[in-house]
Amino acid sequence: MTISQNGAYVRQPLIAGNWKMNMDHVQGITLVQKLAWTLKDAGHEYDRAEVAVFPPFTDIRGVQTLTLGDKLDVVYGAQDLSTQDSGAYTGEISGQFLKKLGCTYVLVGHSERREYHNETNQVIASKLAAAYRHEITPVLCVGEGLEIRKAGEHVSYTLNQLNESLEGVSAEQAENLVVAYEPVWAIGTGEVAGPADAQEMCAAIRAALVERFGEDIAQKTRLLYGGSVKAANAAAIMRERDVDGVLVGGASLDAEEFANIVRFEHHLVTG
Ligand SMILES: O=C[C@H](O)COP(=O)(O)O
Repeated sequence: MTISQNGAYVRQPLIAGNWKMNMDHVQGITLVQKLAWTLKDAGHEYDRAEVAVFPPFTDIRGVQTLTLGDKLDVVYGAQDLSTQDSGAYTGEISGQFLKKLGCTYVLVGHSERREYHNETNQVIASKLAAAYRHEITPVLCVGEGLEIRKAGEHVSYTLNQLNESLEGVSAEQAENLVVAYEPVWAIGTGEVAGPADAQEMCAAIRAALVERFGEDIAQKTRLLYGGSVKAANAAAIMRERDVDGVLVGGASLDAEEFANIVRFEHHLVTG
């Protein structure tokens, strides 16, 4: 949601938890329940920061039932989707099914999909098209590996990933887009990119979006940082001008830790 005040764009922060291949459907319901209770006890106002979780496919129905039944403000999404809508595609999950399960978002092009499933920018472009066909907001993941970073080619590499993945996405579709910058060398390593690194890349991504879709859409698009985000480092990263949220892996599996990341503003003050 973007509120334009006196011509300035105010982007609602998005704090997203990617559970990856963790939490069965019972554990998943428990985690969401504990997260919601922790945030309620802390008086969290969801318009200050949107909260999304990305459970494994097997958990989504349970999360839907819980969030609807208890009227929780936590939204959710899937970690991937098929390029196809239906048919003889064993093991694939259609965006149509995810929409029916109430998914607000879907991760597309996560580095672990790119690496372990050989997803090219072209495949990811097709997955973006599938997300838009089913009116699910894609969270497009981009980011460089360590060798590219060491060579100082991280900006050009990441922007190439972005532009090739966005091939075929219209300006109208891009009204519903989130981009997550996740340097591969910071994922799961405990080595978080510094706030300046996150800002450098998010500013470059925003400039590329201006070029592709125009100023208005680019300024409305939320840009996330992902890679070893913890409660201890989230506030400094969120303080950066072009960083509008975080995509959290390991730390999202602990309700207290993730709730502290959601409430980064309070650490901003005390940080
Ligand atoms: O999707 C989340 C990113 O891969 C970051 O994971 P991490 O927080 O465990 O480093």
